[in-house]
Amino acid sequence: MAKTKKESTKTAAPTPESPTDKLLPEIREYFAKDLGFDSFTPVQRCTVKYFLDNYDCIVQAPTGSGKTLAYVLPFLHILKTKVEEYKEGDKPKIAGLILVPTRELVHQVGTVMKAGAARIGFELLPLAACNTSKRSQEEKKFKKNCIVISTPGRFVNLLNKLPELKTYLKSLEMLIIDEADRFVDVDFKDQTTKILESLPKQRRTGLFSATQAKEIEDLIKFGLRNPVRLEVNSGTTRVMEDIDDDEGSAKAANVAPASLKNSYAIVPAAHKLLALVDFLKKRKDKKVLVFFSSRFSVIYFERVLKLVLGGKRPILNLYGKKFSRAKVISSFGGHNNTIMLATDVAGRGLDLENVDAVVQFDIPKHSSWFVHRSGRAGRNNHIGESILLLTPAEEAYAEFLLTHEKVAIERTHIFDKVLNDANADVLRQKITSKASEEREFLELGTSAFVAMLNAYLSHDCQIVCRVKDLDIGALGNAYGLVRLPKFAETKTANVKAFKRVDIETSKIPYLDATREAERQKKLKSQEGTKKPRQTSTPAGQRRGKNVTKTPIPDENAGEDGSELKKTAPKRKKKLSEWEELQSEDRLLKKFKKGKINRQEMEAAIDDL
Ligand SMILES: Nc1ncnc2c1ncn2[C@@H]1O[C@H](COP(=O)(O)OP(=O)(O)OP(=O)(O)O)[C@@H](O)[C@H]1O
Repeated sequence: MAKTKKESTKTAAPTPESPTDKLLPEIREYFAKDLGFDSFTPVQRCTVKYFLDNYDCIVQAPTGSGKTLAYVLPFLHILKTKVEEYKEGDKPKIAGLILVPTRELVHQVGTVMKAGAARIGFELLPLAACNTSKRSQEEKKFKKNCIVISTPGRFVNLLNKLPELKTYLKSLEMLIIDEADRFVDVDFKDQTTKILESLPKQRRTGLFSATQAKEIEDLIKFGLRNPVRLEVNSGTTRVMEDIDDDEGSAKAANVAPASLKNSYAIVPAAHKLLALVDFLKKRKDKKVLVFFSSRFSVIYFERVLKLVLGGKRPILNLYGKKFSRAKVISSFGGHNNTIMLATDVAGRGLDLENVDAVVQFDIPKHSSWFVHRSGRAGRNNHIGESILLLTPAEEAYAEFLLTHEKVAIERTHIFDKVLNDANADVLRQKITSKASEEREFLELGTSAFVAMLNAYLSHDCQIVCRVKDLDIGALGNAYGLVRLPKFAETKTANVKAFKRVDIETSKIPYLDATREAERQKKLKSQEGTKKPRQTSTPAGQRRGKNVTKTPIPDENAGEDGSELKKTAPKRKKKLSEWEELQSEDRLLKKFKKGKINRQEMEAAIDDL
């Protein structure tokens, strides 16, 4: 392809005067004294140089390589040089805007920046919580010299509520979009476009991520001036001033940090849980993060693992209410052997303390998320490992990752000699016995299984991983199901291996006496009118339904802190996580049927 602009590819070499020497004393003090760091990471040196030389930067660097400070340092430096301009006039002015995809990241970036913003005399405004406050209250937050950190949803709500925000944005000097490739996904695209349209063209912009997406070009079109693409991997830095160069960007691989060992294992479907349990037991002193494709799975497997591993080792779930997630994240740091179960809410950007290992129990919805999930381990030179569990039907996924994401992962054989049918069956029986005694547990298992299949139908590599190829019967055994839920796919699917437990499921009680009494009352009222249901399928996930039509809560619903309108009735009693999840499921159905809008759904979910 013809080059229209200069392109250079360089290997970073130490220069006599490091670019970071140019940082203002306040910024250097913040770095050394407030944060306690004594040397800059390669991506930090590189971005400081190019931002200070007045470039707009599109930066790709591995997970955990220090990208947050790679934008925070030049961001604060540049704003400090303009601080006098912000003192003029009496109207609020937003000097810098940082957009991140989740509330957890708003909080995380806000924590990192706090001392730095104070040193340069700027007001830091992390817009994290969902917001129902009045216009006047919102307005008061803005000062003459403020830096805003927000999710796109929250910021768009603010733009709608406060039209004068556009005036405040007129003096915007710096825009950073962190996890930039996430912003071109359908669920963020419209919000991102709306925000970009409200910003002045004369500004410095930085787009940061560990992975790149072709569609990121759409973001680049929005007013990047003098842009440069920086790809910083262990030891090398590629600098491309020709950002339109397809060949250049195609060459870039999503390189994992050198401290991270990335692998996949092929395990028979019926042994999948056994493999996870074996992995966890052999790392009894390690901090492990396990990813599932749905929140139902997170809650179910938390209970399963507590049952199987015993009570001593802390097992946390990161499904919980948005407000309590920060607590879960901080308690994950507390013990060295904690296991945390999570969905993709924890997949991007979260700087969890010293994660030793990541297990991907289910493949991610988007293959580009693989790098972000596995990158929660092996951060900042901490040795880590990441393993993806694939069944034989999914073996081609590793090849798919290489072709589509340029991620090379090696096959590991750690489970080859340790897993067997007999042990898998012992595990299955332990779980089915529990499910045979406790209705809530039984229903959770079914819901987790249905949610997993639903997620499977919507992931982005249907070419190689299809539901029809899954050994659904064997997977049902791995989940410890008493009954296999019926849905369209099971008519043609391979379910022969499933071991049905000989028990009348309608007789399995809820342990909660009130709930059980309600169920019994309902059963009584149905007597004579219709046969009691034998199913273990909970409300909202009735038998015989096509699994594709079974709604599961959107894993990202409300993650971005969009404004919420309070419409739900006041909560009468404290709901269990499971009841909350069921209520969310019902609200999502209403939303899908158009009975409530997204904001009403999110408000009601927050009210649960
Ligand atoms: N100069 C430095 N010296 C030592 N540690 C650093 C330095 N810069 C950042 N870190 C630490 O490295 C860790 C990872 O940093 P950060 O979260 O910015 O990574 P990242 O590249 O943004 O990762 P991701 O792509 O997953 O979002 C953090 O714990 C941070 O405190």
